[in-house]
Amino acid sequence: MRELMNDRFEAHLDRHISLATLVRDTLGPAVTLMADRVIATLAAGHKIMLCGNGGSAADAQHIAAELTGRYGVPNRRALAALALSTDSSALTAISNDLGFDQVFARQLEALSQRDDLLIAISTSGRSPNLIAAVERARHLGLYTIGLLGGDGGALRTRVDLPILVPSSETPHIQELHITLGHILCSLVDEAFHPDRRDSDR
Ligand SMILES: O=C(CO)[C@@H](O)[C@H](O)[C@H](O)[C@H](O)COP(=O)(O)O
Ligand SMILES: [Zn+2]
Repeated sequence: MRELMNDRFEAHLDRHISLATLVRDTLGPAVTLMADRVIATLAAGHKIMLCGNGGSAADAQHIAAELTGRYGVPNRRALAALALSTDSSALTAISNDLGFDQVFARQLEALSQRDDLLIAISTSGRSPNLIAAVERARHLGLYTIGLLGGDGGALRTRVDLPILVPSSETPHIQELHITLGHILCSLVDEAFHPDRRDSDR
């Protein structure tokens, strides 16, 4: 058991380190674009909406909480962000009445405004409820970013800005997604630091 544990432990972390290195070497420009868009959206008084399934639902609410609450800077102002995967009444009612595919699209229709921004998080890029959400978001005038993995699936060509973690392993893609989420929150914190002026953003 102990040997198996050691193998799993080292093998998992070795794969994580290789993927993190690849991400560091290739995704900087795309993450900069994402941060610029998110900061400009918030600075203009619009909001960030996030959605995903399973572990990516957890990532969506994790990132939203760090924007409304805080990431690192203790005294920056609150920032408008909302995860669409947290309201169990909305999730069950919409799934039951309209179908699970509509669970995020319907909330976007109810809650978003033109020029808000949607971050859709999917390791496969193939989840039908995320494809429907992105299509509805674009129709409603939102800018769309996909935090994706593998070949990006159908979402790759449907979002305005695809960010692809180059792996086909769901858990490892998720580990890098939340790392990119933390980097995003740190750049947003910096942009909204109380010592910075609005004109600097
Ligand atoms: O967290 C994990 C696996 O690590 C799972 O809960 C995973 O998120 C679920 O299977 C999701 O339904 C996968 O959806 P997606 O990433 O393909 O859009
Ligand atoms: Zn997971």
